[in-house]
Amino acid sequence: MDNFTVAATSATDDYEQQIQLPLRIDESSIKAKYKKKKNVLNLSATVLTEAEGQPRQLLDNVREARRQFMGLPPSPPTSSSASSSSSSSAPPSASDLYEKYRKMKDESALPPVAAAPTPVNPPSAPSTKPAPPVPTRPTSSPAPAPAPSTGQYNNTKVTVLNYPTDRLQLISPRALVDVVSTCLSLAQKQPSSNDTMTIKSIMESFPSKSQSELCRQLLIQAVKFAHQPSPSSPPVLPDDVKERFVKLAEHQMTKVEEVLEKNLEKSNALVKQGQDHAAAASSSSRPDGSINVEKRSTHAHAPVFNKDGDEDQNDFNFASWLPSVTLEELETEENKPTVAGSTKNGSLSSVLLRSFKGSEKRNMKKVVASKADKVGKKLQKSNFAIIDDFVTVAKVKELRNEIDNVEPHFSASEIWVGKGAGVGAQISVPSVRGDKVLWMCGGHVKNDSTLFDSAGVQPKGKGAIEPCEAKVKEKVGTTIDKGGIRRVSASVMGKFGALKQAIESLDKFVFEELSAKDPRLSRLSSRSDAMLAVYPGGGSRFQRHIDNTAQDGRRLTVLLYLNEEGWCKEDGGLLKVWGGKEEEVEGRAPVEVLPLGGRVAMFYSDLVPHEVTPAHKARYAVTVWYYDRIERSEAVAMGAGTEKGEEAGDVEAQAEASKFIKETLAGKGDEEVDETVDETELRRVGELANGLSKKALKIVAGICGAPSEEYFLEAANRMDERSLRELRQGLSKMGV
Ligand SMILES: O=C(O)CCC(=O)C(=O)O
Ligand SMILES: [Fe+2]
Repeated sequence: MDNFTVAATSATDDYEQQIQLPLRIDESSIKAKYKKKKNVLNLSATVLTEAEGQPRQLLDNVREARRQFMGLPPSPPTSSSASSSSSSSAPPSASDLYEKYRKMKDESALPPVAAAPTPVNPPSAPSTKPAPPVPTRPTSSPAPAPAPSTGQYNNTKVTVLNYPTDRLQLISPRALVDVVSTCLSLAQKQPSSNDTMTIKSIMESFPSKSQSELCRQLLIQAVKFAHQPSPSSPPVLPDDVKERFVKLAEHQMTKVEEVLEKNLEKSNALVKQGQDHAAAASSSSRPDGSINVEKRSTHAHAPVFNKDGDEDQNDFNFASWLPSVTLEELETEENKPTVAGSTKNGSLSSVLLRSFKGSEKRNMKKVVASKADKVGKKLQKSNFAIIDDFVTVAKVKELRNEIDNVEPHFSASEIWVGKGAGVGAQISVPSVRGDKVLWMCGGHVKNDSTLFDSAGVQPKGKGAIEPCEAKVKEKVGTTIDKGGIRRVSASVMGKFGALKQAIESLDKFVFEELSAKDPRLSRLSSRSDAMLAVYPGGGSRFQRHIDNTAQDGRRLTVLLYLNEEGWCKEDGGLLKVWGGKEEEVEGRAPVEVLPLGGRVAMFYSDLVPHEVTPAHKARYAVTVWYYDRIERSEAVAMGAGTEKGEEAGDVEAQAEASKFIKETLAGKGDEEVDETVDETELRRVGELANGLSKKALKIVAGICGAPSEEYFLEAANRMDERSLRELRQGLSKMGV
């Protein structure tokens, strides 16, 4: 096992949350409110004053750091930046950044950041939980460095600095400079076994998954170079990798500048307002000038999802670096992640379910094992694998018949919108994920599906497959009238024989054959319910994502496509997979997979970014997720549920929050258009917000990035036109 370290700081500065607060406070309404409630003004004034000075300073710092990073000589430190270096509450000064960078570069030393965490001896499992948030307004004494945790990251011992991930979500030039420096120094130095690899925390310092993914690849490359045996000369980071770092850094910093510039003006106006009001309210201010608002939430208002998902909206165009290839373009047999699923005795699915006798039995065993072997190898090589013709065209038709019968009961899929696991809501956001789904339970090897899937009451009858939802179950098998056009014969309705077989054969293949061929799958022991999904066409899509980012136990995603023959590229709905071996940047070009009927696509649920490109025709699939026994049992034991599930479980509050957002805060979807807002709308926001239940209010406040529920309520009641527009634009960027 390799055992080495990279250390880098990933601290993010607090001010970015402050200056991006979407809720502008309207002066006249403050005054009006002040008449009623004295401390409101105090609250507003302190909120505003808090932002004072920081954006300007930050902007200067970023500019300076950038100049210096790009090799230009540092400007003499200004008094403000020089003084900031001694204060734990101020943003880092440019000269601090540059000093650090220069030192690291010159000495080829690992960055001494976060006191180059002393590795702890590996606990039994890596801790991936973020540490509890530190207060956003630093106190006079610096926060203690969070304890690192150590575990495995592929074959490498990894120590993860437990910086609260919430704080790492926003752009941090400092973190970026550190990352780049780390990589550069790594490439020049053989890391020692005492060093600490913090890939995870470095990745988390990027605001979008595509950036962090790129960074991860670059880090891996840097590490790889550092590990090349090079007796005579030190390993050199190749120019193109360096160039990518520089581009990434440039881009990130430009972005920071843009944001800051935009906000600076706004902040200045706010500060001025704040000062005016603070002066007017001095009698009601607290004597020590302390802040009487709640500590700012560490939850940034940007939901994780959309930043990860939308390449078009994404500020960093990953695709332009790594253009897609089609399966067909992966020329050699070895390169192609595809294995034929047909045998001379029929499709793999049917062979798996049939019983053979004598020598035929032995032969078929061999055939199946050899297929599994191939699939296992493809998976290990590419992180994903395709089995073509796993079921026959005729079976696809049967499956579609069964599915068509229940299609009226499909409902819009939902995604988790909000920052982190604890704050947000499960809502339908068609621009991010446009499929409709129906969960089917039954046939479980073990029934422990309680976290993310529907886990309905398992149907009676061994291995039966039924809709999980009782309401749907009742209707299936009685009358389903598709728009009054077609009635389905009672003998077919409510029976899912073909689906049951298809899932059984997948289970057999995965549990009994494949799991023995791939170490990553050796502990598969159960699976989720089956998800029937249709992308109804009209551009419906699922933006780039990784299925399991919360260690919920899912290890292998298996999809069986159920489309009629002749699906072509023009129909859209391609599965784009960022496969490839972990360490190989080159292998990470996305591969486009047509959703051909009978084809199975599988990939590691926890590693593989993928997306469904806009579908122009109805596109059908059934998906099952296979669980890693240990990760799953840990997730169940910890109740992955208590974070996300706690909120997710509260269906009513979520529906309420979702309704509120749709009725008041969701724009008409076009970011570019300055939508007009009238008085009635403004009043309505307040009225409806006042009527929200406590739980729904918490969800809404979390999504909007308000520091507290109370703050959101205040703001909702004092919403002015511009604030609402901004808020809507912000939400529409999230895909809401
Ligand atoms: O249908 C597909 O090809 C992929 C769908 C997907 O990514 C998902 O449901 O998580
Ligand atoms: Fe997915």
